[in-house]
Amino acid sequence: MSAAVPVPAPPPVDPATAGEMAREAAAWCALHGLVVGDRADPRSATVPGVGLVHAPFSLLPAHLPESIWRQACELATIFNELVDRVSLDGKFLQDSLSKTRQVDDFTSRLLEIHRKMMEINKEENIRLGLHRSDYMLDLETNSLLQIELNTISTSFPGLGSLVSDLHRSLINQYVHLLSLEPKRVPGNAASSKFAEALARAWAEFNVDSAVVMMIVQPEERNMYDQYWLTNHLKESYGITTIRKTLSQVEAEGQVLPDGTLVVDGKKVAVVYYRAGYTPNDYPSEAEWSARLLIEQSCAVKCPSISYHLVGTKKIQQELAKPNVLERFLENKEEIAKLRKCFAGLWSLDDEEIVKTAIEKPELFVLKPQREGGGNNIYGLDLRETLTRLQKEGGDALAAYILMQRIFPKASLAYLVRGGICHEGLVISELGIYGAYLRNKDKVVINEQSGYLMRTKVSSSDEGGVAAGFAVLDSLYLT
Ligand SMILES: N[C@H](CCC(=O)N[C@@H](CS)C(=O)NCCC(=O)O)C(=O)O
Ligand SMILES: [Mg+2]
Repeated sequence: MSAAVPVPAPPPVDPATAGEMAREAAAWCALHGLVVGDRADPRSATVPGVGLVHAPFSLLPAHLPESIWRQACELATIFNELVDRVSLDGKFLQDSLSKTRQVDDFTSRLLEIHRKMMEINKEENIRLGLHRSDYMLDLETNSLLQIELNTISTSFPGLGSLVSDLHRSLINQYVHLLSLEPKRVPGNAASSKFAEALARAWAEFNVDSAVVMMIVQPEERNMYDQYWLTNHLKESYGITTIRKTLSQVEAEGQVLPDGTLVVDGKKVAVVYYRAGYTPNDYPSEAEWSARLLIEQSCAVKCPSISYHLVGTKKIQQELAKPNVLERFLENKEEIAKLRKCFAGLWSLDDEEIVKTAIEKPELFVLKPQREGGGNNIYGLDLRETLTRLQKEGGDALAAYILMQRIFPKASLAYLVRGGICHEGLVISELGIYGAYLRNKDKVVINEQSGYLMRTKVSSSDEGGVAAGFAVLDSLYLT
């Protein structure tokens, strides 16, 4: 029996005032680079500075209890360390993904690169992780539950931190209308902290003429989120970033006998992936050979193939099994803190849970090993897919994991997209960024590096901003 759903309080301003605030806020976005490429302009994903529109945003910050905020922040350094420990256990990664490998070609290709690195005993002395752990606050149990841990191409460190500034500015400007305190919007330094971690990794590589290479998609409407990091690297550290697609790396790259990666004539210190996380990024063998070339080099990979695999949903589900965390972490309190935020996670070998999910599909999410939004399966689709996979039998089930569906509290909010302010019933997802940099046994950085709040209409299953379902939000601590 679910708790009586509380009637959401109306937003603190009337629609007319909200419209006026939205115009001020959209102007603020244009002035501060809180922008994305506009789908309406055919050049917006390929030509910088052309076809921009303000990033979709929530007019006022989402409320979150301060205790939940502190709990989420505290988990960041523990998850950072966990990723690094698990990444070193190649056998655990290969074994855990061995059945998925049989039925999921993309995961199989990643594992093949990982296996080749194990075969040559490839060691990554300098390891850089720029992660985001996503959570929802479950209404029924009032507990913070992890949706997933992203270890590759975590979006919005650049734009997300700007939304906190936007909201603080609006609260100040409309203080007479809103009884809100600007200081309750937590500072958000994701942009500068991620840039600092990239810069520190570059410094550990210790070749002054080397560059940071950002792996990007041929078309990218989220390029300004990426350029914020490029800008910090240049302005604050004098480090040059080059933008290359995987196919350009294949055409222009080589690994010297000493392991140095050279692309377009430039030595590469750090490879920062903002592509390569989805099968769509590997339309031909050229992209796969580029990924392998990069992995074989001594450049710092963010993420390495191992870090990438640790972030798969199958590994998330394996780590949630009893006694598995104990293989990687010693501190009992830290293990307990991680377990406390684990939602229900099952492989489809578990016939009981598959049966329950077919009976009550609304209580579950069916997840393939995919990133980038728009891949998860809900409701009647979930029932049909499970029933079909069961009939097919064999290992087809191993391509998926089942997860408990989390129901956060819905509230009324104003969302602004394309200059238009809409009122909607929304739910939010809190992402906490974590940066981890290690050089052999020296942990150079292990920190919580800001946050991302994404808010979407509660009727929408999927929650991606880039995928067009959610808006960028920030936090108001209550
Ligand atoms: N084009 C790429 C997009 C990269 C991407 O989709 N990243 C995933 C994690 S893998 C992610 O963070 N998704 C949540 C952000 C959202 O809501 O859209 C980029 O930004 O460089
Ligand atoms: Mg993800």
